[in-house]
Amino acid sequence: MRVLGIEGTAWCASAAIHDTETDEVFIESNAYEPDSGGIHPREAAEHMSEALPEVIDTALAHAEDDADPGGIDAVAFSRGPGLGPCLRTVGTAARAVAGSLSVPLVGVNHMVAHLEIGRHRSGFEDPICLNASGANAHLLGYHDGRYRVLGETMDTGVGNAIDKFTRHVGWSHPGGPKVERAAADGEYVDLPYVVKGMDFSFSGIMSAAKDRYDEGVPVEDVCFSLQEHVFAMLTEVSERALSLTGNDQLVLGGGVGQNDRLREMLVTMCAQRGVDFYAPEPRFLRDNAGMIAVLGARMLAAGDTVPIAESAIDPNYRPDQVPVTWRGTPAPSPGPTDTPTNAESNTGATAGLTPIDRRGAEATVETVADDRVRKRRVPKDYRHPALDATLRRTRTTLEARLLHEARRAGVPTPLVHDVDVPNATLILQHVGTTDLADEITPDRVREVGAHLARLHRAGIVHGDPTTRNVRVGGDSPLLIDFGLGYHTGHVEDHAMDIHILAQSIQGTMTDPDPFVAAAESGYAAVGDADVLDRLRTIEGRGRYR
Ligand SMILES: C[C@@H](O)[C@H](NC(=O)OP(=O)(O)OC[C@H]1O[C@@H](n2cnc3c(N)ncnc32)[C@H](O)[C@@H]1O)C(=O)O
Ligand SMILES: Nc1ncnc2c1ncn2[C@@H]1O[C@H](COP(=O)(O)OP(=O)(O)OP(=O)(O)O)[C@@H](O)[C@H]1O
Ligand SMILES: [Fe+2]
Repeated sequence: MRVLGIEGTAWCASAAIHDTETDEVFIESNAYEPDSGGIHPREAAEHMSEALPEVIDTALAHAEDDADPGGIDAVAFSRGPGLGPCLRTVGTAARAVAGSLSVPLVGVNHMVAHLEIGRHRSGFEDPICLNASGANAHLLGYHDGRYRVLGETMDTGVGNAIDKFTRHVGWSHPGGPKVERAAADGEYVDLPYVVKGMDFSFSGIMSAAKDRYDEGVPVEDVCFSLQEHVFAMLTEVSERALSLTGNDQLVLGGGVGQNDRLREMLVTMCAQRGVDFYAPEPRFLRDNAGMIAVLGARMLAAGDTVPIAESAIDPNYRPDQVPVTWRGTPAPSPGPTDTPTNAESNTGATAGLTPIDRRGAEATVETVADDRVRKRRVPKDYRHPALDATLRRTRTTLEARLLHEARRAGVPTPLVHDVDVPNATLILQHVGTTDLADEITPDRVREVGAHLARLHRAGIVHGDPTTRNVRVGGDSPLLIDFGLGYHTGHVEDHAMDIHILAQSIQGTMTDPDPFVAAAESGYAAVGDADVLDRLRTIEGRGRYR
């Protein structure tokens, strides 16, 4: 089977032929390079109109040259997300070619294509995907017929954030490769570091980077530190997603994935965690029609074609909207990687308390006495040592303080018996019998919603209230792991806490709605209505900018 793929969501006019017999992927691309500034939607669309016919002709000619000339079985095209004027040009071209060859049309989600190309090339069964592209940044995991968004940028895409900084210093588009080159001669300076559960944001770090540059910090140092912070954030949230879902494979997608330092960090994190990692070669990372043709072929084989009359493009097409028709019955979930490993060999637990020996995303937690656990934030080899030391120290201090303050606000948490900041270690009361994720009920989630509202009333956010950061088995669920918490009275920060809880439920459960509704009703019973209103705004934000 041979599929013609057509791509043109923003800057790259591209056509490809995927031959499923040989697995060969022929790609022909023509990049739009703005004279000044960033991508102008109108100019980009003009580029598509000019360049697409040529790249499509070249791809079709390649198919003609083959042993079996002319045999194209379908035309797959990027249906979204992307710039509307560009997508319309791509859609028109795809319909015209499909019509003239009398073959079916396949409408491909560009973001899912960035993920599936890594899955296809690696042969991984069920990976988490970090997509690090220009207009997007998110973590996807497959669950029950859909790709779920486990975490994503709360403002701009990662490439666009970097490109905005390079525009500020007067460098031409695209900025990512220039930052990578300049970083080779740079030294570390402190910048903001913002992760919220598995979500993250770039606006603070980007304005700080511009300020440092304006203050006279050498541009090489700013570039080096930008990479160290931004890519450590992406690596950290990837590890959090692996820990939450229990998956043991990670693939990378998107144009920023061409960056050596990002790939190095992901390789190091996965090796330290014992997880398989795969990054496709650069021609499949940056925008390209090869990934559209490859996913198009899988969709075609599943009968997932679209009639011309229904083939409208969608500039805001989210990956979690796509019914995943081409994956068979999912492999049984491997189970969380942080389940006890040597429970039996551990002694000293009192009746009712199972000894613990776990590795979360950040820390190891082990039973050290009848009713005590030691939580140690282990050094992360992927992070710059200065950033690593700062994060482990500040999170340990914050966690100890906020656990205490939360309890005073009426929210059950473990007692803190000892704090050793230089070693990033806490001795905590052993609480609960299992994580909420393992024994989730709507009633328990409702109580967690109410606990979050109590925290917020006391001016605290948890920062990472996933279903693995709640312990159950006693009277009321207990909140643990306050390392990403902080003091704030902002409605937006409070709404983010509920968003993170909801995302962890939606990312891992087959029928999440009753649980999410329970979380909100628990919150509503104690907290401010404003917060739930803001939650709707957060959920409704189109983040493809
Ligand atoms: C919707 C679609 O149009 C969009 N595509 C896109 O953003 O192009 P992509 O090829 O995936 O990524 C381009 C980005 O990738 C960055 N980039 C390229 N090489 C880089 C490098 N060596 N280091 C860092 N960033 C790099 C560029 O600066 C640019 O921001 C997307 O996937 O979000
Ligand atoms: N006080 C405690 N009592 C009982 N179990 C605990 C306690 N603290 C942690 N655990 C167990 O250890 C696991 C990891 O702990 P924790 O979430 O604090 O670490 P982490 O590395 O920050 O995790 P992540 O960042 O992945 O959420 C928890 O999911 C829980 O099962
Ligand atoms: Fe892309």
